[in-house]
Amino acid sequence: MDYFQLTDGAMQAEAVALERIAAEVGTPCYVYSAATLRRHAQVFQQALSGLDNPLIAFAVKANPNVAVLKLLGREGLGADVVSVGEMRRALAAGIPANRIVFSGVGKTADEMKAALEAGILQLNVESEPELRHLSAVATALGKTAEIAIRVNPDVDAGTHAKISTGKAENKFGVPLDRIEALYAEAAALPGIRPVGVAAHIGSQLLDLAPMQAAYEKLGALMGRLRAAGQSVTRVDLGGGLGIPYDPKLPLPPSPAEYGAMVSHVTKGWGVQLMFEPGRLIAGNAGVLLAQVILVKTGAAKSFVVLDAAMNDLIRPTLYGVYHDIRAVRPRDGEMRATVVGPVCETGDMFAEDRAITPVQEGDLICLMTAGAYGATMASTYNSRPLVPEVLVDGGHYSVIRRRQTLEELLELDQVPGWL
Ligand SMILES: Cc1ncc(COP(=O)(O)O)c(C=O)c1O
Ligand SMILES: N[C@@H](CCCC[NH3+])C(=O)O
Repeated sequence: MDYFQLTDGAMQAEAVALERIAAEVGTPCYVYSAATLRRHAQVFQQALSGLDNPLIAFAVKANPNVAVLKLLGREGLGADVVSVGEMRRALAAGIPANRIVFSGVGKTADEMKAALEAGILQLNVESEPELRHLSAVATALGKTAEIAIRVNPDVDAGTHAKISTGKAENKFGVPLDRIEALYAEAAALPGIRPVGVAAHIGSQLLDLAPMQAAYEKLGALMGRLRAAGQSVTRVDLGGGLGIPYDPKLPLPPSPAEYGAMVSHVTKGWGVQLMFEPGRLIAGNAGVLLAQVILVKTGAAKSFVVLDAAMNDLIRPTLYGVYHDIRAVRPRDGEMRATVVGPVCETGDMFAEDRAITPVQEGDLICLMTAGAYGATMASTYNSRPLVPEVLVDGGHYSVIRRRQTLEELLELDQVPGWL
């Protein structure tokens, strides 16, 4: 899992590319590396190559840009979607419907209908009422929905509380002790064919043990379902494998270690395994390129004010997490700085009192590991237009999402006549 390289020898070329992009596209902008996206997809495929026909469905929420999805679809990946918007993006990118799985705790009837009409592979059902709604929608359409039931295995993934999804108190999935009854109900309902079970216990997991514990629970459950006469042909193991954000910290488990654990735990299951990695594929394939507007000396601290802000990359303030900050052309030495954006919130902060290489007005910097949950979580807070996304491929770059104009931003407001 390489970083999007910025400092090694070959990187001089990439620095030039980033300078050119800044000059021609403007900052802030997201920049993705096509080569890194491809390499991450291939590394994960390689890690699972011992399995029988696994389906790797990229978690579209991590990076829904259609060009990125197209690239990953060409690498053979499917898509894990959680809204009709994400499904439409995956289909627009040419990902075949039979490689798309629809997850989420609150699918609307319209979304179920769209998924069934598109003929996607599977819907992951997360509750009893959802199963009954889906049966009604499918029956009205004269279709049969292939479903997996998402299990809440009550395992602590040991990750940030806001992105932990597999504990009993989380909203996701169905408690383990209710799955057998629900599976039997599904098998008897019109318009529904249960094909398996699913679990996803959280994101940015840095330890394989909780995943292994969840998978072992799924294995035992599968045995009980089969003993009760049910057919189980697919098991969806979700995503969640963590990636390096801070180069000073130990590396997370590698895809190869993850693959070895999965092979060990699922030996003899006799099912098609599905995976939903998001961050692992896209996170370190992208940076947020920004420019230093000014360096300001406060009473207690020095502030580096960027043209990027929390509305462009919300992860640092939302989760209090670390993103590495690197100058495109690093200067010698070190400065301590609090790196902030121009938004009117004290929480609009990318790093607090951090040692970075010295920067001056006009310098270009990269907020690293921004390819996943970056652009996709952006907002227009403070009426800041959404920033562009750029894909570098070989010696070329393409703008794969143009900058939103102020006119477009304002156009959304409908001013009623009475004003
Ligand atoms: C159901 C589901 N699948 C896959 C993912 C992708 O997770 P990650 O990006 O951590 O691989 C998520 C997000 O946590 C999710 O909720
Ligand atoms: N948005 C989160 C990840 C959520 C994963 C979705 N279940 C992040 O930036 O880390």
